[in-house]
Amino acid sequence: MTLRIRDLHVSYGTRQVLRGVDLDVPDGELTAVLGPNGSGKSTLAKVVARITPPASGSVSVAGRDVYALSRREHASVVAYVPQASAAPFDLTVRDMVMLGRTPHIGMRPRARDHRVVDRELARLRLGDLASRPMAELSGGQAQRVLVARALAQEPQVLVLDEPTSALDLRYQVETLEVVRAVASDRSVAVLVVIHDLNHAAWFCGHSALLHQGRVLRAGRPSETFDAETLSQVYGLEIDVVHPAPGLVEVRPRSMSAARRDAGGVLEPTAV
Ligand SMILES: Nc1ncnc2c1ncn2[C@@H]1O[C@H](COP(=O)(O)OP(=O)(O)OP(=O)(O)O)[C@@H](O)[C@H]1O
Repeated sequence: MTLRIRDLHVSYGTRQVLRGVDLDVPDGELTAVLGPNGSGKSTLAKVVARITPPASGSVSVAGRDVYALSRREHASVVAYVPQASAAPFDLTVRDMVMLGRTPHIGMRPRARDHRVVDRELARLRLGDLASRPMAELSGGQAQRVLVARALAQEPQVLVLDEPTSALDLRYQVETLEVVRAVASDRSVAVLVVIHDLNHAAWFCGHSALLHQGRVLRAGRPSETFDAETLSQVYGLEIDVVHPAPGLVEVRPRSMSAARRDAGGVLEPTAV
């Protein structure tokens, strides 16, 4: 178990946001952090990334307390992709991805650092943009650069806060597939904050549903997603269906009704 979170409490002033979160994030696959707006998902990600220190509790990677690591050690162990970030806009895409190598670089980048950067640029389909300034990128392109930078860091733990929120459907799928492949190939523990429950079910081997500052349900999405719990937590009638063994699909009930009425086929609507 690479990343272990125990009895985590976090407050902003007098507002308690996390009240005893326990979570194991296994390596080799993705663990989705789920929950409605304001439930503390980003806060949890920021605690692991050492941006928001907890009031109490522990976060450890392979048995080592992340808050006891030096800044450089932490950066070589944990990579973090924030929900939104102000990039240093005078950098090119390539320079930005090279920043991920910082914890590994001595005086200057070596041949291996350049190879890693090339590999991640290619993996995120950013090769053609490599010499473009960050300032010229679209929101989705910039988001893929941040993922590439985090992968170039070659961490043991990858923390992604809504990494596909600005991506079109193709890049959402491709990016999550890339992250899943890296997790599996390099035994990385991945904690991913994600809103799309179906993407969580599809790409993530594990999930944790945050509610009232705690993990209400944790486990395989196909085993832990249930209509009653999700409906209560999200405040919306939700159906959970199992199209095949091991698969799960989540639909807001109004959408399920629309699909039933349309015989399961969505027809184009004339305007
Ligand atoms: N820096 C801060 N100062 C004060 N309160 C904060 C701060 N950051 C977050 N909060 C509050 O903590 C709670 C949890 O916020 P957080 O961003 O962790 O939720 P979230 O689940 O990631 O939400 P979303 O799905 O909207 O991104 C919210 O009530 C939010 O207003």
